[in-house]
Amino acid sequence: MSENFSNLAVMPDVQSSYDPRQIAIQRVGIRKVKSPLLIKQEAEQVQASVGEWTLTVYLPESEKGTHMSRFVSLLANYRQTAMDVSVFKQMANEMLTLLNAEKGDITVTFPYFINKKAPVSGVESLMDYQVTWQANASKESIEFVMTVVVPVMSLCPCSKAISAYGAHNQRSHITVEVVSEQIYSMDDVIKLIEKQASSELWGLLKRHDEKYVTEYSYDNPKFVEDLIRDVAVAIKTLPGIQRYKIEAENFESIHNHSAYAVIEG
Ligand SMILES: Nc1nc2c(ncn2[C@@H]2O[C@H](COP(=O)(O)OP(=O)(O)OP(=O)(O)O)[C@@H](O)[C@H]2O)c(=O)[nH]1
Repeated sequence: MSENFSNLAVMPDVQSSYDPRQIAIQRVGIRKVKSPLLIKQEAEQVQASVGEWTLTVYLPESEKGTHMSRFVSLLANYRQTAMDVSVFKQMANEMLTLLNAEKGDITVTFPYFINKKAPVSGVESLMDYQVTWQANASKESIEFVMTVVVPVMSLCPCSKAISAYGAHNQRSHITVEVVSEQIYSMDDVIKLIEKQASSELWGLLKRHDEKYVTEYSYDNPKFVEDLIRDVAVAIKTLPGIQRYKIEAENFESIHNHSAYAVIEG
């Protein structure tokens, strides 16, 4: 590229001009940006993932445009940094400074992997979970919101009660959004949610494990209502929890639609 960046000084900066319409914009920026992400884990381990990012700021009524290129530079600056919640909040703070903004939000959604042991054989495999971190920043404070999507199994109590043998069962997604001053371990929250299901899932199961999972889920039948209430009871035990939203979606195996429930607290 033969671009001479000194020419930038003589280029009109349209974004910085005055806007006569006098309408503020609550959020403007970039979204659906895929960028590598390093996640700091316990015991100083780092997990490599890929994030889908949204970065926005509040734009006052007098300003025509924001500085889109600066969001991308910010992302690039953090590409090699092992992220934890405090680094993520620091990134949100830096965005406000870089964009001269009063307020701004950063959201990143990424696959997070946990190494699990099968229940009988103990064979190890990875399970992936979708995690979202959101920082809602202002000059005074930063709110951190964590969302996890945990796939589990649910087995229908009605089907079990009325059938001579068997019971329909399906994969379910439990989505939990939590807001707290405290920083929760992603692994702990995911495990807490999994324990409420008819059965948790594993990436790899041998025949002994499969028998165990089949019988365990048969002994733990749950309607979508049971599932979501049990998750709510568990989530309420998290220390310092300020707000939560739980969704349970059962991808019914006897219907071509889902059973669905929401609890907010
Ligand atoms: N604000 C804004 N910029 C856009 C949009 N679409 C594309 N851009 C472009 O984003 C590019 C980068 O914008 P800036 O960050 O203001 O670029 P810059 O002026 O070179 O950089 P700074 O001096 O750091 O502000 C420009 O080429 C804009 O035209 C849009 O909808 N809004």
